[in-house]
Amino acid sequence: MTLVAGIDSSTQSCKVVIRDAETGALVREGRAAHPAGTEVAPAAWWQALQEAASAAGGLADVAAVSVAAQQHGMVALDVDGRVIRPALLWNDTRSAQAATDLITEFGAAELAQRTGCVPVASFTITKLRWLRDAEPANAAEVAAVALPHDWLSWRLRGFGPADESPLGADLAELTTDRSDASGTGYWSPTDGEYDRELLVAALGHDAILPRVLAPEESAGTGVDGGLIGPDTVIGAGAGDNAGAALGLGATAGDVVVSIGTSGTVFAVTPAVVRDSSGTVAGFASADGAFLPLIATLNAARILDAVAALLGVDHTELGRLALEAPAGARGLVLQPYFEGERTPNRPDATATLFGMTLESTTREGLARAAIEGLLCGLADGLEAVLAQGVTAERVLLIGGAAQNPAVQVIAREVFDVPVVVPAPGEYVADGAAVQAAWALSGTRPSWAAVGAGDGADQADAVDADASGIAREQYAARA
Ligand SMILES: Nc1ncnc2c1ncn2[C@@H]1O[C@H](COP(=O)(O)OP(=O)(O)O)[C@@H](O)[C@H]1O
Ligand SMILES: O=C(CO)[C@@H](O)[C@H](O)COP(=O)(O)O
Repeated sequence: MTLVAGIDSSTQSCKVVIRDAETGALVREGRAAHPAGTEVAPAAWWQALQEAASAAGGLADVAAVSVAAQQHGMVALDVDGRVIRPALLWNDTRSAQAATDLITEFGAAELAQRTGCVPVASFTITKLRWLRDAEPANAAEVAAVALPHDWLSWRLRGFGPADESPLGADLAELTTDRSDASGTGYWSPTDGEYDRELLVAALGHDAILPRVLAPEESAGTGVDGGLIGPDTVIGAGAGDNAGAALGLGATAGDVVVSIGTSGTVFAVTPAVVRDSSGTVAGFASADGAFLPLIATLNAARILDAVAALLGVDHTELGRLALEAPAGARGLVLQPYFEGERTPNRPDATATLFGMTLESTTREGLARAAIEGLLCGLADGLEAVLAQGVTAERVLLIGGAAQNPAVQVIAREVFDVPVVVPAPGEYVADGAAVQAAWALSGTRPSWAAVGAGDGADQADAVDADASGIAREQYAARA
């Protein structure tokens, strides 16, 4: 049996799946936690990747591996391949003013035309502008800029600082893929080239950028003495959302809603989307097409926070929520705990509206938390559909999607049929698909995603429930 490995280095953890290259059957898996925070030393990702790989039984017997990872993170490298400062992550909002400045300098429509995106604090380009203005000495040292998956793939191939790696710091060997490049804010999804004028405008000088690989292209192999050997092929890698689309086998009519650390709504489309309002990002997919996407800064951690406040676990939070009626008797949580990206309100904080003696109960707060989470994503779904995307079904994934209450309330809130795939790590699965593709040259046709336990929830929706939560949420916008 030929084995391939898929890695998902996401915000809160690193997940590794090892699958049969022929059938896609899951053979082994492992995971390891990442540090909390919106800036993280990439060494922590590398350590977690090694721990997750070890927990999955190691990578010595896999023929190919590919890395998907959280998008946008700014990995700034000096001429010796050393990380200059901890990476600012997609959910760090300190570069919000930098985003505003870049929009003022170039214009939203121009930036959308050139890169498919209007910059927000999440995007790499704004972090580079922040670095230029806030840490000029560090900015001056930047020889290369990589994304999380780029840097991890480079390390897997045996590159890195001379005293940490067998092949040393060859920055020209950095690689990325279309999907992750499209999240930088200085790459064009139409001509597939970097827009170096924008990079220089942000950082203040040019820098080495990873070579952009085609979806099926290999980044190279491992190395003697490395975590993977010289016979193991490494795929191009991907941004995590593009990886999930690949892992799900998302096709026309599918819209993916992912509820992890970020909340995202995205689809695979044949043409690039350019939204000069900045709400929908015109990303590229991991299979040669495009991936219009909205993202929220607040998602699963809304439920983590409210569960902690109530002193319950996720299961009890869900049970409480389903004890309250749709609309939570008027209680509305606007869940902007970390600021918010969609809508673009980086300085916002969370607000609880409609507190009365009747509505302010444990059940009501649990229900308002889930409704607030899902109403924000339903607004994002509307924005994606307004770009011409067709939705025949929503595929609901991510850690919080496994909560039965989230599944039930999603069917109340979304105006599109909701399918809950069987629990799984679809980002890592997409990376495994890509690894098998790089190994054989042919995209594997593993079994398409099946409906999971949530499939039987479809008839649980109270037909009268669907509008009240969204009406109340919209009234508080
Ligand atoms: N049953 C559940 N109900 C609600 N939230 C959950 C549940 N299981 C996991 N989570 C939350 O999902 C998040 C992890 O989801 P995941 O998709 O792995 O995140 P990421 O990929 O962003 O690291 C955590 O915040 C975790 O607390
Ligand atoms: O910023 C985005 C997409 O633009 C986020 O989706 C990040 O890619 C983080 O992903 P998760 O850790 O939540 O999976």
